[in-house]
Amino acid sequence: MQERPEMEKVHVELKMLDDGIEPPSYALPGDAGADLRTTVDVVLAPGERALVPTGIAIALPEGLVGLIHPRSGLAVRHGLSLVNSPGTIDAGYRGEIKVPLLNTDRNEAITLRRGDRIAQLVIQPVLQASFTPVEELSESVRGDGGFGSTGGFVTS
Ligand SMILES: O=c1ccn([C@H]2C[C@H](O)[C@@H](COP(=O)(O)OP(=O)(O)OP(=O)(O)O)O2)c(=O)[nH]1
Ligand SMILES: [Mg+2]
Repeated sequence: MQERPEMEKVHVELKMLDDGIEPPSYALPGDAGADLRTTVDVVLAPGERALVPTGIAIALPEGLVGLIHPRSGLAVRHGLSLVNSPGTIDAGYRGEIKVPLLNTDRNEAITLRRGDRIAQLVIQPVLQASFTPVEELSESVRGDGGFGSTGGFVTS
């Protein structure tokens, strides 16, 4: 079996804002998302949303972005999602990371307890563009086709 080189890790400053909460953690080696925890108990009625604190602040080096994704287990089992999925954590942001949770279930409330892992933070490189206004865009095969132009779905 081919040896996998150890995953490269970027150093990110972390400030814990709540002593009783565990820092973000990767559940398994090689995982992309570090799980974030809620510092508060919260009950979300069907269709309800709430901005939930995580008790952490970070300083990402410029050139990186933090993306907050839902956890698929909670999504599939309970319908828990994020209003703004994925949330964007800018490199310059030093405030507390908060997660706008949304209960998409039509019937059942979702109960979360302080310390529960509610979402995951994926850190990625990011590029800024220098936008150049032009009269005509360069040509491409796709052109202006979009929104299902390549087919592959059932029509009614
Ligand atoms: O799920 C999220 C999304 C954002 N933020 C924080 C970090 C981010 O850097 C900042 C701004 O987020 P965004 O740019 O998505 O929001 P905006 O509505 O454009 O606000 P702003 O005008 O402050 O950029 O809010 C969170 O804590 N959680
Ligand atoms: Mg913004």
